[in-house]
Amino acid sequence: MPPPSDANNPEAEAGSAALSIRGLAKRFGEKIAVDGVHLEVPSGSFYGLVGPNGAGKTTTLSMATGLLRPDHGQALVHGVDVWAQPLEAKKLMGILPDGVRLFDRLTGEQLVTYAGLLRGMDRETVQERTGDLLRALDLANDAGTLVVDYSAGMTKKIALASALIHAPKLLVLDEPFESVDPVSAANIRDILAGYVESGGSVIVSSHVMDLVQRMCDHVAVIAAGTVLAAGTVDEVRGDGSLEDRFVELVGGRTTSEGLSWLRTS
Ligand SMILES: Nc1ncnc2c1ncn2[C@@H]1O[C@H](COP(=O)(O)OP(=O)(O)OP(=O)(O)O)[C@@H](O)[C@H]1O
Repeated sequence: MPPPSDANNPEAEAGSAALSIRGLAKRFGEKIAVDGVHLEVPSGSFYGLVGPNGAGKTTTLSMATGLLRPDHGQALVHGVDVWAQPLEAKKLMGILPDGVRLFDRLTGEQLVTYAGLLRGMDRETVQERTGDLLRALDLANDAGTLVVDYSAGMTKKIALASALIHAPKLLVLDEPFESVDPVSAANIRDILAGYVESGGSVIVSSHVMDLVQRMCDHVAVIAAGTVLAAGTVDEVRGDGSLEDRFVELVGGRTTSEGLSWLRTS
């Protein structure tokens, strides 16, 4: 006999999933951006989300984190419905959205402090953790600089610090390495690896296949708003590299024949 369905108890059903995305869909006018995406991010996993430009990664992550209302579907964080119980769900998450609009007239230190206080943390802990995060992300010397004067990579790092301050159970990071220099990227990778080792879960979108292959244990490939493949990195890549598998799944390689005018000699 099949086990009884537990539709009324999402916590039990979501089981060990840190993030459970069930049939999320979003349309912008005529454009179907996300077309019923299902993903299970196991608790304690480092999950990569990859796909070509316009695949629907940001739209999916925005719906899964309570930033963009889905047309259909559901997202559960450790069994808590993001749209039905937003306050409880958001306590469990640290979010680095793409194209972040930060309160950039604050200094870096003020911004991270503000993020901690907003989460209801006591001032002493916030101060301690802010110092730790600024040092770990190599921003200590720029703690007093206004965020509006930060470079793109520094802005990404201060937004990441703001996402980490309350030690969430799940981190949702949309392209955290974009614009970040290689040393800072390696530091961020270490922080995230340590976080996962200690029981946290991460879902990260990226265009860098090599990075995802080395850093993540699970990956999903999405294109045109649907999941093409998902599983452990080894399952998805098979015998080849993740990059080869990505190109095979997604296709779309073009030649530069139509650009003969660009040749200078
Ligand atoms: N606010 C919006 N209004 C209209 N169309 C949108 C909006 N946001 C996203 N789209 C469209 O939805 C599709 C998916 O966009 P999305 O930003 O989710 O892709 P992505 O996978 O994150 O892309 P990239 O890798 O380039 O960041 C694209 O065709 C995009 O043009």
